[in-house]
Amino acid sequence: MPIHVQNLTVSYRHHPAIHHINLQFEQAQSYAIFGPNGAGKSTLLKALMGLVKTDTGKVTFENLKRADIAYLPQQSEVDRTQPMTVFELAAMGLWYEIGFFGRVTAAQKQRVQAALERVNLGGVAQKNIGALSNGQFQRVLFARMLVQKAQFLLLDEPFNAVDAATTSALLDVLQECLQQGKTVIAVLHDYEQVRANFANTVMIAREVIACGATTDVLTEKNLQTAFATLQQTGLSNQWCQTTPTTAVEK
Ligand SMILES: Nc1ncnc2c1ncn2[C@@H]1O[C@H](COP(=O)(O)OP(=O)(O)OP(=O)(O)O)[C@@H](O)[C@H]1O
Repeated sequence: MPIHVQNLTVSYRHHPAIHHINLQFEQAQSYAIFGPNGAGKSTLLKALMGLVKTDTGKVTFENLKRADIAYLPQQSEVDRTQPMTVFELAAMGLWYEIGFFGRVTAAQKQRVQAALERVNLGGVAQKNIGALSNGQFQRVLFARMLVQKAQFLLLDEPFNAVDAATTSALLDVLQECLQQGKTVIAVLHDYEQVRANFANTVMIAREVIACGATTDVLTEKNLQTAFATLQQTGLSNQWCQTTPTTAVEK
């Protein structure tokens, strides 16, 4: 059940954030999306999720339903001010099963509680999310993802501003997901973290610089190429010739 990305371009005010990207994500694989700041990593994930308008190309999901894909945005994009308990936030992973107004069954409640216990938050299910640390909040978002039972997990900088113990615990959760045949696609900045935990890497700098086994892709040469490519396209300030007038803005 792979995801195909063909000739994908996404622009903000005519400036391409990602440019004619071709990729394929296979099942039961781990992929790190790596590249300099502003390389288009978050935009790529958003495009996979259909959260930004594409200027060229398309994303095709083979035999996948929307519920098969879970997305964990950057913490900075998540509203933590809503009056909601830990349990209620994790239970949002049931959305595709029950919608807004559906009743949560006893079995589903158990599933939510089990997911919270998996991330060591079983004891704080009734706590308000506003009272959580960054690490605890990220654990709840992981629990929500587990509840969804998605096949493809898309994570945008999941360990940013998260303590080391939580990072290690959540990396274990991702390993378990991989063993269950799920696919993990994560935007990451930590070179060593990628090497230790992700078999494949996609290095981008608006365009794909390299893609394949992490040991082949995460090289000094590719990193230099990525920085140079981004700097060159940034400095030249070229506008995408293939983008129509429908600029994308968040
Ligand atoms: N909503 C937006 N409006 C205008 N420009 C945007 C918007 N979102 C992103 N951009 C620009 O698009 C480019 C790619 O941004 P994106 O966030 O996808 O990169 P990134 O690789 O995830 O960066 P970082 O590592 O800093 O998070 C950047 O130049 C950024 O400034």
